[in-house]
Amino acid sequence: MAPSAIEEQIPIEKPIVKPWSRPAPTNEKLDWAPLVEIDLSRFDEPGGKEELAKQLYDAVTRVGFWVVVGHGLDDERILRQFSIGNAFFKESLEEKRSFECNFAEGEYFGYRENSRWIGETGVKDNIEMLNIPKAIPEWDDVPKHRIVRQNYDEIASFHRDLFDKVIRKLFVLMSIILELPEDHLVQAHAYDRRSDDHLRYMIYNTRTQEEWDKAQGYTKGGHTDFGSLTLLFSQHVAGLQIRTSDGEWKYVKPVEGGITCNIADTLSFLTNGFLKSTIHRVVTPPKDQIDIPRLGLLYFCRPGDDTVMRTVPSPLLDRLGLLTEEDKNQSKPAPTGTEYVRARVKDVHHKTVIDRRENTSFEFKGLKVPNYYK
Ligand SMILES: O=C(O)CCC(=O)C(=O)O
Ligand SMILES: [Fe+2]
Repeated sequence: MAPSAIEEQIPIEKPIVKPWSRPAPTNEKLDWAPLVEIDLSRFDEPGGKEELAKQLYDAVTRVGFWVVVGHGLDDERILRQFSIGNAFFKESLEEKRSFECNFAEGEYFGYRENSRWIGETGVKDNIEMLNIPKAIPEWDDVPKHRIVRQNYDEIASFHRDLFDKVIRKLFVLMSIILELPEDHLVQAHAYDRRSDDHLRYMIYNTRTQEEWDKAQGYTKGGHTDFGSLTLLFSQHVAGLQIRTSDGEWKYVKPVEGGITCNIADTLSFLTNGFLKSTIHRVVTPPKDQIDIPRLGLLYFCRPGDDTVMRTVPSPLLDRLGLLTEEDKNQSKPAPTGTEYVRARVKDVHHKTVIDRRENTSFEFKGLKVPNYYK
């Protein structure tokens, strides 16, 4: 008898995604930042967008951070994403290294290992992350880790829904504030066009108090984000602080069912500093949480290949004197969103030792940001 043409199917072991749940909040009394809550369930009501835009004005122009509620993404789906992230970080180093961020080219998709030294401290960075691009045909060739492959439908629909239910609406509100056509900033960040947007699973692995002290004694890592908008899903390990306009550091409190949002550098460039990219950092967790790994779920929205880093034609910015003649003529040579962001990612991350960089700044084709904040 001829050998069977049907090859024996060897089952590929599927890593089990164990349900992850949020740890208990800290009992410590921390100095929390008062952040406005924007209820997106009101977006489609008559006059709802205009009312929400008014509520958002101070947050986007002065504070830089706010919280979105009523977004319509079920917590069950959010917890599934945290769980997939948690399962990813438990994979073997070999599997995690199967697709690493290509920092030499400023490419942030893939795995970032916690392998860099912090100055001369003898302590290493404790952050690992996995950045997953938008679910669009242009990124079909970007490799996927096996846990991403195995759960891709779920990840892709979460990615898209997050853009549609939250980011798109926030850009509409900001366009209303800027007196631009409602879809202006959505088009500048369109989901179906190439950009380095990514969903991020992130973990701050635990450290001893002594290691935290050494690392934070070297640099507390105050920074602004590189792209346009960052979304941060609630988890309960405290540590994120923002620097207020008075120069004080205040903690960001997780809001039940809320998503913390912040403006980042390219949105500030697109509005000549009108939208405020706020300085923030992550410090040692409180004593009652120091032994809990700090798992994070974030989304980073970037302007894409077609979006040139020139001030948007906003009547409000014009009245405020923030729209230059060069911007109006569209003659000023300027990099695209992707060019800028990749140059920034390369500058910050293409290194084996994290340096302190006091009093230095990053400049690329006329766009400039400080590198270091105390
Ligand atoms: O983990 C956090 O709370 C914020 C992380 C952050 O600032 C960043 O990844 O840019
Ligand atoms: Fe950040």
